[in-house]
Amino acid sequence: MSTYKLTKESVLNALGHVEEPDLKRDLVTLNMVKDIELGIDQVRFTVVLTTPACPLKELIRKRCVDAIHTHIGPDIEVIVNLTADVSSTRFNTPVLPGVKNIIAISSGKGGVGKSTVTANLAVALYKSGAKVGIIDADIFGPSIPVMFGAEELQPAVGQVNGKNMLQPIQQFGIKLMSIGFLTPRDNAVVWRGPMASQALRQFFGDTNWGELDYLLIDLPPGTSDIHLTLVQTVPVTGAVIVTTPQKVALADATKGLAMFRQPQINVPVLGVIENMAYFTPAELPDSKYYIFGKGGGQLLADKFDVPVLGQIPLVQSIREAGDEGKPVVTENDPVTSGAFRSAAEALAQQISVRNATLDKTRPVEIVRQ
Ligand SMILES: Nc1ncnc2c1ncn2[C@@H]1O[C@H](COP(=O)(O)OP(=O)(O)OP(=O)(O)O)[C@@H](O)[C@H]1O
Repeated sequence: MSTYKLTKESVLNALGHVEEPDLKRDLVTLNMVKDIELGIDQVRFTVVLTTPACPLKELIRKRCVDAIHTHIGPDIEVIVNLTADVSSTRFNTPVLPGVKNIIAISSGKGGVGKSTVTANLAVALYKSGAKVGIIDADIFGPSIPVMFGAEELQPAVGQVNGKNMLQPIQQFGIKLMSIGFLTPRDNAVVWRGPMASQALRQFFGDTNWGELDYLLIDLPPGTSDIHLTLVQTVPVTGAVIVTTPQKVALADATKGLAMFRQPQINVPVLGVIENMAYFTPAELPDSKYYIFGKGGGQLLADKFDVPVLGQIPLVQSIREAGDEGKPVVTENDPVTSGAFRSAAEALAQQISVRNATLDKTRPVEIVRQ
């Protein structure tokens, strides 16, 4: 015979004791508990997370079960259904109306693997259940078409509300747009700065992105007009800095990160991803050789008080996969996919925290002196 009282109120009361570990408030206050159904000695409910890539899913599920057992009764069968509705605090602009979060992926210098990281983060987020797109804003050296095996593809043009719009290319579940899809291959297109900025604006305004949880922007290395065009055209949720561990790379990454922090730009920096953090040979998957030095990404992160979102090993298969046009995360190798998946989860987590704690993002107004 049960002695507890199993009602919707007692369930909500119990779940009011479960804190969302990142957002530091309880699930009921955060309005994350839905569809409570009661049976005999059984309760079933849905917890709506702020991202499907939440790394704390299982912890939250366990805390829900424990709370019901502690506050109502130890013998109740608890069935927790976890779903996600990705959070957004975007200022409503006519550009990209269906895109919840716009994430700038930036690096201080070229060749640190920014495009590789962007491509693999995107696929990892998609595999978690999110709707994801990439804009290749590296107008002067686009590499996204190669990395997604899409060099031969060209975007279709379709009518949306009477306006001609480019249809993004879709590969491995990711919507893509790049200047590489629009200019002839092997043709050296020489762009003036304003032309490049105009091309980027078209990727935002004249492309039919539809609904996306995360739109990743693969920026050119360093700081440029393209960065300014980005922050002026759309409200950027946050920026990620990709660096390698060497001192020379870190010096440039510091400048790149500081740019987002400038008062007139003021884009939240979500964290640092250290690429090529260590070398792992294929035949020794448990070995780590810190050939570019150790802890550089952490130093940068500490300096700006932001988290390290991930450390990606230098692995031959990552380069091969990029060249073959199939991001390595599409394979299920534990070393490479695991590193990108945990970086993607940490990024999604930081976006959720940012959306819960900081003001809405607006496009930046930069006054030229
Ligand atoms: N972790 C890694 N392990 C092995 N190879 C990698 C790794 N990350 C990137 N690479 C390789 O390094 C090269 C440069 O990477 P990528 O094009 O992503 O850099 P980038 O920073 O976007 O460069 P840029 O912006 O200058 O075009 C590519 O050949 C890529 O496959």
